Order: sequence, then structure tokens, then C-alpha cells
Amino acid sequence: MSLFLHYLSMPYLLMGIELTLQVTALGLIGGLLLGIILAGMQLSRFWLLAAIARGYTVIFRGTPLILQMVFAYDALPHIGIKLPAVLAAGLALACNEAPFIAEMLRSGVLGVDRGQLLAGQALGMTPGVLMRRIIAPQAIRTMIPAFGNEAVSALKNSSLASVIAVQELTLRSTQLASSTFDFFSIFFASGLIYLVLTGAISVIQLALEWLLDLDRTTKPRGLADYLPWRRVDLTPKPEQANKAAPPEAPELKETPPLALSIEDRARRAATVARNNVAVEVKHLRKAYDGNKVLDGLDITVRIGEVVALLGPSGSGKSTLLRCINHLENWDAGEIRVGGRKLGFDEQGRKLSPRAIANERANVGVGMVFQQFNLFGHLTAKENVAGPLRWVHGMGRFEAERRALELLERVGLSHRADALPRHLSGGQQQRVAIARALAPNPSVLLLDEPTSALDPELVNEVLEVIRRLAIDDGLTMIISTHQIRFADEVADRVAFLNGGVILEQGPAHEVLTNPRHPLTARFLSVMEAERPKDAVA
Ligand SMILES: Nc1ncnc2c1ncn2[C@@H]1O[C@H](COP(=O)(O)OP(=O)(O)OP(=O)(O)O)[C@@H](O)[C@H]1O
Repeated sequence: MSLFLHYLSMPYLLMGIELTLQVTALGLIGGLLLGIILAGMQLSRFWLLAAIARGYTVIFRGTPLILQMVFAYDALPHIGIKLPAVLAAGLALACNEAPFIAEMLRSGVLGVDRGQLLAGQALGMTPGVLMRRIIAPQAIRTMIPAFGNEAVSALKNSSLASVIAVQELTLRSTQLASSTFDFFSIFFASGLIYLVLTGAISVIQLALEWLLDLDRTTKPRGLADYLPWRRVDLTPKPEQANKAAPPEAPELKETPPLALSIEDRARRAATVARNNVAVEVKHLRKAYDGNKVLDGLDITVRIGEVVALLGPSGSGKSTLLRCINHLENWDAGEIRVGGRKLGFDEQGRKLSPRAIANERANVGVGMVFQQFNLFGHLTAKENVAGPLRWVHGMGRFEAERRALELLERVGLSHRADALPRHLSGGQQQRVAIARALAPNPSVLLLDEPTSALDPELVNEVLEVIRRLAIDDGLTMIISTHQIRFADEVADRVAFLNGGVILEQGPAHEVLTNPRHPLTARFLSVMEAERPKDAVA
């Protein structure tokens, strides 16, 4: 025992720790930098870059680290690169770690919900802002456990540096044992030192996980709660949550139904007819792998007009909305929003993704998605305020004030600090509407805003949209299957089938007296499927 303690505190062994840590740090930092480059190449649109990265991965993942260390130390001098042993070992470890770290980064990036990226693009975020504000924060959280594992494995792999005579812990232990023949005490002491080092990495990993845990309550907890075998559920318990939450505010003020009378409708129609054109779509064609989805579609929407797009599943409603916001490319035809060709310059050349993002923000086309697509790592308030700061350059205070104002308008100011996953579907969709309204869009596109909701949550969302249409006079294009809602709110209904508009006209007229047989058939099927007690 006394010998063991003697070796444990022996300066000769302790100095070996320093070299072990140096090689590990070089390997991890170099591996991270190289891994970022490799992951970027693998995710690149240029196949040559992706192929080079793949080739690198095959070589460095498929050969033993010990050979790579010998190569870095003994072969590089033949091409004039003579590295000190520690640097050669660090370089080899970095090159070996890079493909593993690149895979972690790639899966972290690809793991971020694609819907959130679409929402970010629709809000006018450039690829850089999307990466910094939406992708990286979520990817990093999911990568921490894997990175912890990688750090432990790099620390253990650093012992292979002994093969090129780096005087790290393992080599010093071996040398000491060969001269004293006290193998047991020396290797036991050296094993314990390795355990302490890997334990320190695990503690750092847990601390980072704790710091970045979105569900962490602000109340400090005992350290024991964060030990691996004692991980506790950090989400507030129902009784805590009830205590913490302010009293449930009435979500939407009770108001009389907002449906318009026949006279109101006629007045609205006359006003809208005098307004300028907000959105103009001419002869739009779009196919996916030869499958025609939009087949020469034309539609014009005036400022203040609400158009409901109806049609069977697959008729092209969502595709049309995505094209209007240039989230989707099209094959032929023209789209103008506020007179501007979104996504093209004066000469008709396609703009870069960054320039398209800036144009989207300037032209002001808001979009609400079927699946809400809220940013999962941000609270309701941050979901609304964040894009105002990052895209429109608004100050933090001003952006938060605007976010609270909009959340109040959709009846959710009391849930401003809740994460999306702690909100019901209807509440999430109302936050998504507030987020889309925040930059004062000139046009709001809503892609089946209630399809993903349970029937009892549909009305709270429809009520918000109804107010935007009737009270605020917002220009809206809504793809929906809610026939009664379309009748109450839309000025015009357009019925799509096979990528063209088969019939369009004043909402009430088309819905009560359709002229095209397919429209009539669609409406009667929808009517038959509607639950008897449904409001819309
Ligand atoms: N990214 C895609 N790749 C290939 N095909 C696609 C893609 N997006 C849509 N489609 C196809 O295009 C057609 C139109 O889809 P779209 O989502 O626009 O229809 P929709 O009228 O909105 O339908 P729904 O009411 O079910 O949402 C469908 O046949 C669909 O399978």
C-alpha cells in the first residue's frame, strides 16, 4: 500500500500526466477543427468536396492509430516536415479523431427538425443566421454526450504515443516497472490516475449537460442529483408547475362571432377590388421528378383580400404557398409579391440563398405551417422576438416588447416563457402566428394551420385567424379543409385540382353553389366527413 501511494505521488509519473494531457488536448482541439471542416464538406452541395471528405474518413477510420502516429513521426520528415514527438502524436490523434467528430457534428446538424429550418428561411434568416441561432444551439446540446465519450477515448488513445517515445504516463509507468519489477503497484497507480482524468471529463460533460438543459428549473438542486446514477427528472412536477405558473389567464377574450353579414361582405368585396395587387402568380409550373404538381396555375390576390385554397390532398396547395415565398423553386411561370419578383434580380437571374433571405425579409411574406415549426430551444417569447433581432436588427428590449404585445394578441402572454414542448398544439400554432405577424408582413400564407390539431383545439386557432382577416384586414392566402371557416372568413375561394384552379369566386357563392362538378363532389365529401358538433 505504501509503495502504491509512493508511486501515486511520484513526480516522474505526475510529469507524464502533463504530456498525456498535451497529446489529448492537441488531438481533441485539432480533431474538432478538422471535424468541422470535414462535416462542412460532407454537408456541402458540391459532390467533389463531399467525396474528398468521404475518402478521408475511409482512410483514417480504417487504419490503426498506432500506424498513423508512426507515420506522422517517421514518414513526414521524408517530405521535409519534422515534428517534435508530442506534436506528431497530437497531429495523428487529431487526424484520427476528426472523422468521428465530423460524424457527430453531421448527425447533430441533420437531427435538427427540417420544419424549423423552413420556418427560419420563411422568416428571412440567412444560412449563417440559421446555423448560428437555430441549428448550432440545438445540435451542440445533443452532441455533448458523444463528445464526452470521444474525449475519454482520446485520453486513453494518447497512451499509444509511447510508440514514438513520447514520455507520457503509460511509457513512464512501463519504464519504471521495467527497472523496479513492481508491476502491480505501478500499473495500479497509473490506472488510478487515468480513472481520475476520465472522471474529470465525465464531470465536465455532466456540468455542460446541466448548464444547457432547457428543462432545468432555476431552483438550485443538490449536486447528487446530477450524478449519472441519480439523474432525476428535472421537469417541474405538476404541483410545482402549478405553483410557479401565474393563474391561468383567459386565453382569448370572449367576443361575439365575427362572421360578416351579406352587406359587410359586399362592402369588403368593393373595397378589395379597388386595392392594388399583393400577389400575382402567372402560368406557374412545377414538377417533382416528372410528376406535375402545378400545371400552369394563375392566381391574383389583392391587398386586404383573404383567399382560401381548397382542394383534395395532393392538389398542390402547399406547393403553391411554398413557391410564393420562394421556399421552393419552380420550373416555369412568374410570381410577384408587392410587384417584386421574389428571388430574382432585375435581369431575371436567380439570387443567392443569402440574397433571397434578405429579400424575403424586405418584401414581408409571413408563413404559418401545418406542423407549427416553432424553434424548440426557444421560449414562446424568444420565438417571436429572436427573428426580429437577428433578421430585422431590432434591439432586444424593443423586440421583447413587440413579442409580448403579439402574444397578448393571440391570448398567450401568460405562457411567454414556456418552451414549445410545454404548450398544447393550439397554443403552439398561436405562437407561430404571432411569430409570423411580428415583422408586420404584407401577406400572410397559412398552410393548413389547423390540420395537425386535435378537434377541440381547432377553434382557438381559427378565432385568431378570423380576427386577423376581419379586424386587421391582413392579406392572407390560407390552404384549408375547414369549409365553414372558409365561408365565414375568406373573400374568395379557389378550388385546386391537378395543379390548376378549376373554379374560383366569392367564397359563399362557390361554397353554396359550386359550378364545377369536382368542386361539388369535394364539398359534399367534406360536408359528410365533418363531425356533427364541429364549429368550423
Ligand atoms: N418535396 C417533394 N418531393 C416530391 N414530391 C412532393 C414534394 N412535396 C410535395 N410533393 C408531391 O406534390 C404533390 C402536391 O403536394 P402538396 O403538398 O402541394 O399538396 P396539398 O394540396 O397541399 O396536399 P394536402 O392537402 O394533403 O397537404 C403531392 O403529390 C406530393 O406527394
